[in-house]
Amino acid sequence: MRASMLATILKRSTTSSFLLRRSYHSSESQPERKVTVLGAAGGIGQPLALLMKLNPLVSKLALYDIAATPGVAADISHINTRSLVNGYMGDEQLGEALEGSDVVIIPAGVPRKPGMTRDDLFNINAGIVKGLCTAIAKYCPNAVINMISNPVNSTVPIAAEVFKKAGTYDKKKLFGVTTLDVVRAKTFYAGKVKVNVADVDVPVVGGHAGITILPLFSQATPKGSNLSDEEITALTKRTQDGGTEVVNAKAGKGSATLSMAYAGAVFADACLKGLNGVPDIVECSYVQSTITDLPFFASKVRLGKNGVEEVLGLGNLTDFEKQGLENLKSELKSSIDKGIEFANA
Ligand SMILES: NC(=O)c1ccc[n+]([C@@H]2O[C@H](COP(=O)([O-])OP(=O)(O)OC[C@H]3O[C@@H](n4cnc5c(N)ncnc54)[C@H](O)[C@@H]3O)[C@@H](O)[C@H]2O)c1
Ligand SMILES: O=C(O)C[C@H](O)C(=O)O
Repeated sequence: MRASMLATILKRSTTSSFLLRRSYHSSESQPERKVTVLGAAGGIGQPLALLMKLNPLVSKLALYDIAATPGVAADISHINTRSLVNGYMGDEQLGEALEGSDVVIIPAGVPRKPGMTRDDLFNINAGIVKGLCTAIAKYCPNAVINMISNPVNSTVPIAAEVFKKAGTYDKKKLFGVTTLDVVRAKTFYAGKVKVNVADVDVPVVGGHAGITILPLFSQATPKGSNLSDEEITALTKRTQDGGTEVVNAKAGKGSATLSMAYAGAVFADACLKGLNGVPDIVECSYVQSTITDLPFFASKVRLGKNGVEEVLGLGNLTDFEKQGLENLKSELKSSIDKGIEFANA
């Protein structure tokens, strides 16, 4: 696809603003920023690496995987945009991939197949995340972490524990990426109430699995046609089951990759803007939080030069949303506890 055609398609979305700059070859002076993608040869990793290569805020792009990275890096490196691309493969090159990174994006790990829950990925992905975070603590302890690997509800607490043990934990710099839930909620809402999807905002709070995903459609903007209780229930369920919808449609060939790459690129762009001091950058993310009695919780957060600048509250909830919040707490708590226990075993 030609770059001009891609730009035309992406111009329809306000959230892809990083792709809308005058050109991908921006000569505007921007700070040097290194972004590392761990799992860069995978289903998410490859399109995410492409989108990060199109982001003029990135000056160095390090692509790391345990397999096939040289080919992916060589391919992407030919795109005539700002960042210099390097590929790294295998344990011995992980340190170099991470050194000096400002933002580390982690889509490394196995995806679901039909019939599996995200928690069924724990046994494999928990170890992968623990290993990668141990290396992050050593080679780029100040980096902002964007955790994509599932189960996010547990992998973020695992990362926190690894960093605490290493003495490098900064609660402001650890993010579980829940942007895909927001992307889905916006799409489904816009389709239902017949408003321009590019204008839509819908907060999604809680966590990133089943009922722990809680879209707050009462706070969705702009208001379109009135939604009945049944319609809100259906929109909520479709958002909660969005990942499973894709897993089933792919019928054993993995889970969401392209929409996730888009969501991951949007969130990483927001983190970079925050680091660069752009004001009022707000996204939903799963972070260390005190807005409920759970130690990690997804809500709107304001991003700044040090990562999380402010964890924003939940706003007014309807009775339906209050019930959803109560219903998700025990599952989210046990996923958090499972992650903490694993990391400390
Ligand atoms: N947060 C979200 O919203 C969200 C959305 C979609 C998928 N996911 C999760 O993202 C993960 C990746 O999904 P995918 O479809 O890209 O899977 P994939 O199997 O296509 O790719 C994963 C990649 O990770 C690599 N990898 C494995 N162990 C590694 C290690 N130790 N270091 C570096 N790389 C390693 C593999 O070689 C592979 O290239 C899964 O856990 C999936 O559930 C999360
Ligand atoms: O559903 C999955 O397993 C992948 C991801 O978490 C998603 O929401 O698409």
